[in-house]
Amino acid sequence: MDKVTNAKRAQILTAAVPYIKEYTDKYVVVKYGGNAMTDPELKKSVMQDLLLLNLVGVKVVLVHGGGPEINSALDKMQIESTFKDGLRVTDEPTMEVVQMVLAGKVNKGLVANIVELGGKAVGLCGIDGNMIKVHKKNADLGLVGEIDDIDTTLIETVISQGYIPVLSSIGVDENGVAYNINADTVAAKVAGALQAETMVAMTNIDGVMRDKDNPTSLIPQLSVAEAKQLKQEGIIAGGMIPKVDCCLEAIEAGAQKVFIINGEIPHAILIELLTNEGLGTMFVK
Ligand SMILES: Nc1ncnc2c1ncn2[C@@H]1O[C@H](COP(=O)(O)OP(=O)(O)O)[C@@H](O)[C@H]1O
Ligand SMILES: CC(=O)N[C@@H](CCC(=O)OP(=O)(O)O)C(=O)O
Repeated sequence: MDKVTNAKRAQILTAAVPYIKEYTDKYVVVKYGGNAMTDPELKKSVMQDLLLLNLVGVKVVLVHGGGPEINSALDKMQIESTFKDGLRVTDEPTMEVVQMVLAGKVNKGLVANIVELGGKAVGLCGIDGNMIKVHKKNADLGLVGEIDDIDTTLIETVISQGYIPVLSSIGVDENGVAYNINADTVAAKVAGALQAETMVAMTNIDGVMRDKDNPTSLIPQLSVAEAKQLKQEGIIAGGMIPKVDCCLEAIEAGAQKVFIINGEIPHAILIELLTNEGLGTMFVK
């Protein structure tokens, strides 16, 4: 591979300046989770990219998932994982594990990655500061929360001190009971509450495809109306439905652009936000 010369580096950085300006002082909510988060080296590289965005003045908020990690912890404890419409049926023992894994292992692991890279990060879940208030979504799902309100005070405060807030998708009801929430949903609601410029959902597929098994069928841009049409046609299916719904929710809440990108592509978020090479699917009004 060609050696990157200083001249080439300068050229790359100069080309990024107008894009950096577009996001400086704006909230960018990043959802990171699922299978894109299982490789430790890739995870560090994503944290490095987020730190870079934070250092150039972008108000980065990281919302993480951890479905595969929860599954493996439940397996070890011989607790069965059950899903309905993509949501984990969460009884009390399952909720204990969800909280241990998300707010403990995964959250502190991501914070440690950023700290190791020389950055500042604070790990929070929706219980902290009574940030994500929920009620029970429905009796069949157990302790799965429907979000009523997000108080962004804590997020804004830590960002004003230079920290990257790292949020786990756990909420709390009026009795102090903890609830499990899908991380894409939390990202979209946080983006809405912060009036974020952008939300980026990092997953392990390139974006929305016309044919999900054909990588050349990626759809680079979708309006809200076009996305709704593709859902009706059944082209957007399975796990992509709730993800696209969250993207549309963020757009309808005021985000200018929302992206689904493949977090397994090295530096995908920098390429998507700071260059003119679109990688994934961009949603616009
Ligand atoms: N039109 C489509 N384009 C891309 N992926 C699709 C489409 N329809 C269904 N899918 C499926 O949705 C999956 C993404 O959702 P999911 O696995 O739940 O993501 P994550 O684990 O990152 O939250 C893809 O791996 C793919 O199998
Ligand atoms: C209610 C519900 O399903 N919560 C999710 C929360 C984690 C998540 O969303 O993780 P990914 O983004 O990695 O899928 C769960 O228990 O798996």
